[in-house]
Amino acid sequence: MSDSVLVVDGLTVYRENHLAVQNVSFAVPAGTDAALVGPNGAGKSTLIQAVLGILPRQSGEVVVLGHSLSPKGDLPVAVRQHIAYLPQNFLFDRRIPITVSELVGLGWDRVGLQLPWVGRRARHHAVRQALAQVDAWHLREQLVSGLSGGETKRVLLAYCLVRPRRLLILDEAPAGLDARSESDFYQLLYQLKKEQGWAILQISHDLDMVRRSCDRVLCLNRTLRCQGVPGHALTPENLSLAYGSEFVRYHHSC
Ligand SMILES: Nc1ncnc2c1ncn2[C@@H]1O[C@H](COP(=O)(O)OP(=O)(O)OP(=O)(O)O)[C@@H](O)[C@H]1O
Repeated sequence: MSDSVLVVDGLTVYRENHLAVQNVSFAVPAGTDAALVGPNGAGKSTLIQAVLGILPRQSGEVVVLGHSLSPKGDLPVAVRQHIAYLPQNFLFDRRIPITVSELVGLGWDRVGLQLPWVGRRARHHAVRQALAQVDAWHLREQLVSGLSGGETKRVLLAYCLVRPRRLLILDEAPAGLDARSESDFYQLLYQLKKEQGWAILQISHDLDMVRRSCDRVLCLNRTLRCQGVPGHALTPENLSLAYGSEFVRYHHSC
């Protein structure tokens, strides 16, 4: 697909000796989002970490903006800077005295040598805008160590938004957000893809949300059990292939 931001072809990944992801292929075009669904342990986090080059892959190809991920998981810096990733858990040494605006500012900085006084105003503006987008500007002077779980999520999302990106990868991003923040969060994702053409790949356990708002769904249980538009892909037969027949019986009786 020529307009695809991300193309994954025949991806196979082992966790130690365990085959976690087997021969998975899909593409995410610009201006669309794809939800990765499947039961616990299905290989969803493994898949996205291999796509990001954090975990090594056994075989298969990952192409981002036309550039292949090297066998060691490297991409050209200019391509890497177009990717934002929000992990499931943010492991952070809480003794580090860094404020919210300092953390978000790190997302704006370019990799490599730079003069500290160049672009200060643009940096400040970008940080302010990103924090305002996630309703967290009031937290700017607070230490990251003192934030609640939901506030931390919003600040990390600002870190992803602080510069224009082409690909956003989210691992259960709304977990920990309250109902209003979650709704704002999905509204923001919608704007990023529709107005700025971002491609979004997100792991989700919320099948109702996926049905309502995602362009495509990838149903994983080690291999891809189905993929397509949610209305076609999330049939009881396909869900039972991914989750087992008990799940479907329960889901339909609710
Ligand atoms: N660090 C690890 N070392 C070895 N095996 C692992 C490791 N992390 C995960 N696994 C195994 O890899 C498989 C896939 O795990 P993964 O975390 O990718 O699943 P998931 O679909 O993201 O699950 P969940 O929905 O629970 O987050 C599981 O069998 C899991 O036990």
